[in-house]
Amino acid sequence: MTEQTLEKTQFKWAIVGGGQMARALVGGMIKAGVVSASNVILVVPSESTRRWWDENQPGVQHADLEEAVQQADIVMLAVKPWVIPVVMNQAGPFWSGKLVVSIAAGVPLSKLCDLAGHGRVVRVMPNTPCLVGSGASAFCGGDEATDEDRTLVASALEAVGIAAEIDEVQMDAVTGLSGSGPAYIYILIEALADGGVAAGLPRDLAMKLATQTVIGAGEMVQKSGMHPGQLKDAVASPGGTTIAALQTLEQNGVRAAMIAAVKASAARSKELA
Ligand SMILES: NC(=O)C1=CN([C@@H]2O[C@H](COP(=O)(O)OP(=O)(O)OC[C@H]3O[C@@H](n4cnc5c(N)ncnc54)[C@H](OP(=O)(O)O)[C@@H]3O)[C@@H](O)[C@H]2O)C=CC1
Ligand SMILES: O=C(O)[C@@H]1CCC=N1
Repeated sequence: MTEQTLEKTQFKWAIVGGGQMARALVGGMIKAGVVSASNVILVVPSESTRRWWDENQPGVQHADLEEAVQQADIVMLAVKPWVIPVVMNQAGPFWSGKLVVSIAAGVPLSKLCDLAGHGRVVRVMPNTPCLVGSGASAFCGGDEATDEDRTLVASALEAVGIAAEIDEVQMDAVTGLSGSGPAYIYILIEALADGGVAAGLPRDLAMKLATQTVIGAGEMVQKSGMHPGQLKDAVASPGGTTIAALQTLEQNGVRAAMIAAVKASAARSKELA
């Protein structure tokens, strides 16, 4: 572990909300050594969620909101977008001096800064593969977020995947693509496996092949530097099986469906603002 990482592990992070995304992001950060479980102070209302954290991330602390915000250096808001004003108003006097990191979809920096009473805020759109170190995140900083704050958030996100600093106007599009995107790919994997079963494969083998095919294709795009269209052409032999399948996909509007899905999620993100 580098000296810089060691320093980072000394920050106290309050995590407000302990649901799916907090489990993935904070779980990934703990696994990567960006933060130690004992420096995580969790704020969640339900006993069942507290128990989940104790069982899966032993060592995390629990506190009520005001106490957690006061003790923390960095406060990550991982509640639903409409709960953001509730918690930020509730801890009203304690935001001063804290780096606030929000992962809520649709909630703009202007609103977050307004609620915090300062501009030392970073808005992040992560995704759940952060849990396994393969996240795709984007972030943008408020007007009082320092270079050090941005670097700290970027390196926390980079420890669990890739991270890009963007202009806030791009945040809805990022939400539509990589924020919501894992769900599109999960139904694709499920559907591929269903296809395999329909064609006669046992379910577990079909699922294994479908999953590895998606991972392998993604890695090919990432590592070959080739355009996906070129890689697609290399699979489709003239008069062969793949081109027959591709024709069916085009007839069923798969490309249009994917584009529409990303746009629908981005539009919903804009609406949440
Ligand atoms: N899920 C995803 O893939 C992604 C989600 N996000 C964003 O992350 C945020 C959280 O989403 P997600 O994790 O999916 O949602 P979940 O519903 O899984 O988690 C929400 C959490 O908020 C907690 N909570 C509710 N009210 C309060 C409160 N007043 N004080 C403290 N905690 C509270 C809940 O507690 P309890 O468990 O006790 O009920 C729960 O742990 C959202 O803003 C979403 O837009 C961003 C990117 C991807
Ligand atoms: O569905 C949602 O609203 C959240 C934001 C991006 C992914 N999940």
